[in-house]
Amino acid sequence: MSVPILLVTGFLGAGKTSFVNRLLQAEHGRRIATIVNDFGAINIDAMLIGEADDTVIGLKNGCICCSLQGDLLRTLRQILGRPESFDLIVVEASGVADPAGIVQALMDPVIWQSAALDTIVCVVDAEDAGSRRGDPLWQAQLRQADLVCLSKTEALDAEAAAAVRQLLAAAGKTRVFDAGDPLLPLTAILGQARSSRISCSEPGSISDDRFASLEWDHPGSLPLAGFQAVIGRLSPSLLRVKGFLRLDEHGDRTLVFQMAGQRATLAPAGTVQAAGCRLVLIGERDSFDPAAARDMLDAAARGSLAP
Ligand SMILES: Nc1nc2c(ncn2[C@@H]2O[C@H](COP(=O)(O)OP(=O)(O)OP(=O)(O)O)[C@@H](O)[C@H]2O)c(=O)[nH]1
Repeated sequence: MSVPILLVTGFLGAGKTSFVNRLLQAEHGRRIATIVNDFGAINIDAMLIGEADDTVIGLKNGCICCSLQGDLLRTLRQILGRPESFDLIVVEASGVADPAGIVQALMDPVIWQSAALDTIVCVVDAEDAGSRRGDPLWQAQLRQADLVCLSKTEALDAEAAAAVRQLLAAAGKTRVFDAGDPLLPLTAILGQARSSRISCSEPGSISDDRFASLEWDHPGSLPLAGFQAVIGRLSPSLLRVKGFLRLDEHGDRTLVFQMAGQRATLAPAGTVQAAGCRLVLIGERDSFDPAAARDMLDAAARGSLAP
């Protein structure tokens, strides 16, 4: 019998990993294998999800919609070749992925017999939807979705929430659920594919060349004020920052730093222990300069960031 694949897509920082984590932790009695793609060279999402499940495989340093299509198929073959059987395979795309390229890869006739794409969920950041609506990648991700999962709805008033739903409806998306809905059963998510899936198998038209990323590894800690100063200076050119931090002020505790849209958070890393700092910073290639960002972070770590 063929194992269903649930593909989770959505823009950088939309809330895909949070959605997948909730899915893995819910009581549905299914054995789930998860493939997580991070655009950067550090598989932070797999580490964050790895806390919850030991059947998580990370694909990093590229995008499964284009440069890593072959790795995606190889990983699926590995999962299907394991002695234990799975009831579901969840594939979390990177935030820069055009789902059309992933659908095309999954149409591989041999894989399809054993693991067939079931449903595509696009996670949409409700706070960000209005400003992101003209973005061709955001539109491509939405277009391919069978279901939309709205994240970050809790701070929206009724009028703003209605405006987001209207925007989605105008894009033909009426099957919309709230990411935080604790009652949403997996059975309501699966089996939602449009009958026209086959027509979506054209190659993806959006390339990840548009984005540049920096992977910053630092063996020690750095001062909070220096780190805040760097993030503050770079923030106009950044779309996403995530990773593990050690701060001088927090001794040997590992912290998770997340920046998506206008929000930045710093929280304890749970069971993940990083020896130093491991950060991924992503921005548009024409405005984000990874080399300059690296110099600034190095200077902050040395305590010599220019004022
Ligand atoms: N307030 C709020 N924050 C959320 C929600 N969903 C996700 N976040 C936060 O948004 C940030 C990004 O969430 P992720 O789940 O890592 O987003 P992602 O789409 O996997 O990110 P990339 O894989 O880097 O593209 C994190 O700080 C999350 O805690 C939500 O529903 N409400």
